[in-house]
Amino acid sequence: MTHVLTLNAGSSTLKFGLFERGEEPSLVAVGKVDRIGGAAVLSLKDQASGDKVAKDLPSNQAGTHGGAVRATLDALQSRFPEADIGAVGHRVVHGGLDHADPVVLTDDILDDLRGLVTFAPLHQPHNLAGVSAALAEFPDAVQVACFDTAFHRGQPFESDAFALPRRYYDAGVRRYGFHGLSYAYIASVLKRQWPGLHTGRTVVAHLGNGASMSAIHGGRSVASTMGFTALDGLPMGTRCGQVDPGVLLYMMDQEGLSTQQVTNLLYKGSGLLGLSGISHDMRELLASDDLHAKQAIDYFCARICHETAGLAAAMGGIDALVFTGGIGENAAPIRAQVCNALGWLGLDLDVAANHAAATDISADSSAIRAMVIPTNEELMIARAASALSD
Ligand SMILES: Nc1ncnc2c1ncn2[C@@H]1O[C@H](COP(=O)(O)OP(=O)(O)O)[C@@H](O)[C@H]1O
Ligand SMILES: CC(=O)OP(=O)(O)O
Ligand SMILES: [Mg+2]
Repeated sequence: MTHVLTLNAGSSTLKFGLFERGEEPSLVAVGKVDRIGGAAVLSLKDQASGDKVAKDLPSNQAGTHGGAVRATLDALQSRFPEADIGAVGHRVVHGGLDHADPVVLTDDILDDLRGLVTFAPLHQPHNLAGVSAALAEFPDAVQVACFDTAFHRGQPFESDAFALPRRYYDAGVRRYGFHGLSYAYIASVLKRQWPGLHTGRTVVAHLGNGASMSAIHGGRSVASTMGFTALDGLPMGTRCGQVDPGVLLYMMDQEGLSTQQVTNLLYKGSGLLGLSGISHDMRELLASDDLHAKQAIDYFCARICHETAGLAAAMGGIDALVFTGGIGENAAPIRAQVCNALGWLGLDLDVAANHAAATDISADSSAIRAMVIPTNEELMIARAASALSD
């Protein structure tokens, strides 16, 4: 039996999965390295035995995504020495204009993807570092890239364009949207379990350290909150979300900030961290009684409500609101604040179901469904890597 390894590098995490290859890949183990750059911890769950292990990474591995990949490979090889890795599937955040589907990586494609690093500085370099490590470790395995942008590529012009001179659109300055593997997974769950919602109008809120929302109509993405980069839309752990471009002119003209300083400020010093001055982590903000923590949460929830209305407008209405991602799946107070503020849409929260993180958290009386569906980007990557390495 050959296996598929999946690598999913986020801004501060590396998530991974080991699957038996097949039309529907079967999970052998799943895990992640958390808090890369700080006190990094690797956790792994063996699916067959249910065993969970967690290990602090030594300082030479904790600081970088490269170290996290090394630690992941070591952990998997020592626990599953018989695993025969025939394919490695990589989440690659930016696929640019050319990629609407997963691809087998070649040197030429890798060159193209390196050209997109400046448009996804928190992700693309780490995604490509994972490819280099996997190529060195498994030279005979097929390397497959799965793009966060791919699911959104069929959006209509008005969701895809900025109102800039036409040459920018032609040059690829477009609203790509991200978290597409997560949205594609949610769409696949709706299709299998709620065909009525699958054919209908769903707003999905992927709320993690990176956060975005998407309007999915009949299983296809018609609009999303992230744009040319993963900065736009909702405020995130450390990213700003929507901001008047005039503010960037102010920073450069009045404050004299360099491109690098503005980049750092928008990607690493803004969002929940910038507003609260306390943390990028929603758990810490929810536990805090500081006014600035409350204001950061209020801003986050208000933007989710604002975007829900905009995305519903793109579909001519809304049948369901789905929460997913680390915050969407785990933070009942955030779901409650959003759902209560969307009462005007006819959304009626079932308080007990929300507290229990039930799948359907809307009351029977609700005009639209509110749901919690855990995402599974790893499975989407494993499916594509299995199919392309057959
Ligand atoms: N129980 C919880 N309550 C509130 N927030 C949570 C909880 N568990 C996780 N989170 C939030 O989820 C975020 C991470 O989400 P995740 O989707 O794993 O992130 P990433 O974008 O790195 O993939 C963390 O920043 C944390 O704030
Ligand atoms: C695109 C993006 O923001 O990804 P993540 O949530 O993994 O940081
Ligand atoms: Mg993520």
